[in-house]
Amino acid sequence: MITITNLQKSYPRANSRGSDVHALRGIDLHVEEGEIFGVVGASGAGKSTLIRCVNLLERPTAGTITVAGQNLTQLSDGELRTARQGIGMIFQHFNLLSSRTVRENVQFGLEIMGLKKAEREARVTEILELVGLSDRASAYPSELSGGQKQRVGIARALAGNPKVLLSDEATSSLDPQTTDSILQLLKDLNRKLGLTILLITHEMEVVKKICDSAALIDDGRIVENGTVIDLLNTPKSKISHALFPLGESHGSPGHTIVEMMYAGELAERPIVATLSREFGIDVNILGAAVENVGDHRVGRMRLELPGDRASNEAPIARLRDSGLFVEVLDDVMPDASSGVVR
Ligand SMILES: Nc1ncnc2c1ncn2[C@@H]1O[C@H](COP(=O)(O)OP(=O)(O)OP(=O)(O)O)[C@@H](O)[C@H]1O
Repeated sequence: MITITNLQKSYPRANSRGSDVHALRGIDLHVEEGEIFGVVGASGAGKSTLIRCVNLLERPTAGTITVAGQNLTQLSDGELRTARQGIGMIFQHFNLLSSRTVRENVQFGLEIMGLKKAEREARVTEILELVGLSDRASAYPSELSGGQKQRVGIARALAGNPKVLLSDEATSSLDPQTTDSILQLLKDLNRKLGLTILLITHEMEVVKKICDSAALIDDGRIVENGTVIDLLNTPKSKISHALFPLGESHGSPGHTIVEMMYAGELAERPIVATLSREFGIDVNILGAAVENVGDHRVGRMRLELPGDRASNEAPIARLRDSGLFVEVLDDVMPDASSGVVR
């Protein structure tokens, strides 16, 4: 649904001295139709620039953006305006018109699209129902809670029936409970409407709760990218570590440290007890976490096995044979969450 190729964006320095700021240094990204794709990264990594380039709110310096088969970078201004009707966007601070009611805010874009009054009325009624705001149609933004304001933002973004929704830190100014309800709404809309969602966030909870795929951006480059389940099955993935912070725990000399990820029914099995019994070894658990990620129950565990790596080949093979993704660590990675989120 979205293909980004070699996307580059540079800004001139404010004082016009020194080299340009290279916010994006050649981004390649592919978002499948119907998926929720999250881009995470530390402050200043280039997230906002990236999402603003997708609908060309920000003109890329180089590269192409294709949405629903259309290369946006080659369109005339008029063609781009039409193409943007297929791409909704929601914002951290909602960007509602304070002098218009909820209904009028949602209707605004439909007026610009040239829909007749009766069609607009019908569409707004339908979309307010979809986001759970039918009873607040006549309220003004100042009379709404943060979560309700974001529901209006979502309704406005979806009024024109877009295929794609871009979300720029949409839950970052909401409390945890309200965040959950907005994430649930986005997931429902994704399922009900087949809506493709590309979001940027600094909250790993967002990735954990609703994303099918994720990418990590660092200094204008994508450094990790994949489905969330594949990333979780890559023990050295920074995203995986940030989703499952096990903390720093160093093993003792003469021991082997292994880290493993497991999903589904494997999460329920007594892995450590079985290993100890079968091989007659004392297995030390250095860290463990079991969580729900999207629709999956997944776990991550760091174990210390007595003896060097060569003497642990058999237990490690046994873990792998039982379907676990196992990585033998040279040294324990520091908790990577600080490199992922601000
Ligand atoms: N309009 C601009 N003019 C000059 N430099 C800019 C502009 N917008 C962004 N930058 C620079 O580009 C880089 C990437 O910024 P961007 O806002 O995309 O990062 P971010 O990951 O969204 O950060 P945050 O999470 O703090 O919002 C930063 O170095 C930033 O200072």
